Amino acid sequence: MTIAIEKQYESLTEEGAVLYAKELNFFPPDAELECREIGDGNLNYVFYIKELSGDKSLIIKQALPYAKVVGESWPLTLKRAAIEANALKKHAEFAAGLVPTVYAIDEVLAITVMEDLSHLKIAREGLIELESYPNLSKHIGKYLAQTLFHTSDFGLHPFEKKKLVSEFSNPELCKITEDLIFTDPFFDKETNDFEPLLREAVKAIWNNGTLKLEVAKLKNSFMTEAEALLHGDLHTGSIFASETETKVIDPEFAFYGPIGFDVGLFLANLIVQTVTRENDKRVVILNHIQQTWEIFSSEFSELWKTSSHPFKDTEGYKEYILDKIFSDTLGFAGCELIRRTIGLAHVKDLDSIEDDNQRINFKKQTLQIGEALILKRYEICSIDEVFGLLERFRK
Ligand SMILES: Nc1ncnc2c1ncn2[C@@H]1O[C@H](COP(=O)(O)OP(=O)(O)O)[C@@H](O)[C@H]1O
Ligand SMILES: CSC[C@H]1O[C@H](OP(=O)(O)O)[C@H](O)[C@@H]1O
Repeated sequence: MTIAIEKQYESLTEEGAVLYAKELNFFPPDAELECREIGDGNLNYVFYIKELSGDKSLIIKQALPYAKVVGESWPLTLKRAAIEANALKKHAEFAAGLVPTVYAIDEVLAITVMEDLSHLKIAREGLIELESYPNLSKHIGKYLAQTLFHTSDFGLHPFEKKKLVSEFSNPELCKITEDLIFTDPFFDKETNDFEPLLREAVKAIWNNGTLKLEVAKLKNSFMTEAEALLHGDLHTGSIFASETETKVIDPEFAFYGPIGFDVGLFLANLIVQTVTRENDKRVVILNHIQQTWEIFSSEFSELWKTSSHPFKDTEGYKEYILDKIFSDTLGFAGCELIRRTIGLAHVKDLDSIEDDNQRINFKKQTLQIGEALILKRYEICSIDEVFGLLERFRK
């Protein structure tokens, strides 16, 4: 009689991660390995593994059956690990060099083994330290255009696209976004987290029916418009960068949603930097905002020429689509700004400012800018007009 022993999920320790790495045949068989758990995100373990006498290294990322930031009281599907790994692979087909290489996927242990990017820095950290990333917006504009066009109905046969829509169904992670970005910050919910000095500003948001109606419309777009395979959480903490390289990590929130969501989240996180920086250090960020949209829209327009979509040459259709993406982008950016200021998951750019007056002033600005972007998203027609809006709220 043979007894089949099924492999079962267990969370790795650093020792376990080393044993796992040895099985991969990635390192020489006799290599001594060092391992550190370096995860600083809200959800997962990330193990860095390197040979002691040699240069080879890799990353083992493991999903936990709950959200790390809250604990076991917030259970969360392990399937997100495979979604993330498969999204990295799918996006690599169109944006090669802008995402880490996936070496292996283990669905039972919810593990992704991938390229180590430790020679780069998380863009949020670097931007806070005023480091210069001259290629950041060029690369992200390209990443956005390539991944979003090629997974949309403009880049795919409808059968192929709908197959991907079902493969990347990600309801639990979408629910987090639906709650934390589109719902909780606009109501008196216990997940919210804000400083007492912001209470009046926050109450004004909760009582603003016009704003809530527009947020409800944006939430509806997020939940119903399966336009392209999104990264789903494209903030500057999900981007590794150097002067020459850019790599997008962490697409565990990937799903089919509205294109403007990815563009909007990235721009919102740059807008936070325009708020916290002094005048002479802001220009570079404004240029990144301009360049992201310019590269995204021009590369998307170039790709449009290759489309087999029956209405591709119908006058005004491409412009209609790009205008829709632009207004969606502004609205989603507004929601991201508000949730990063008063919701559950904050950003270091704002929270690390020690001076109380300055920090509160900046947070009031991100709330005002967020609200204006949501309400005026159909009136604003260019990035220059976005800059006008940023100036209006600058104190
Ligand atoms: N491929 C990688 N190479 C090097 N470090 C990485 C890599 N992926 C993640 N990390 C490190 O782990 C941290 C958390 O990773 P992330 O994917 O954002 O996790 P989470 O899903 O928990 O947010 C990153 O901020 C980074 O420091
Ligand atoms: C409880 S999840 C909160 C927040 O965390 C995610 O970000 P990350 O995985 O990059 O830390 C995502 O933005 C969620 O909204």
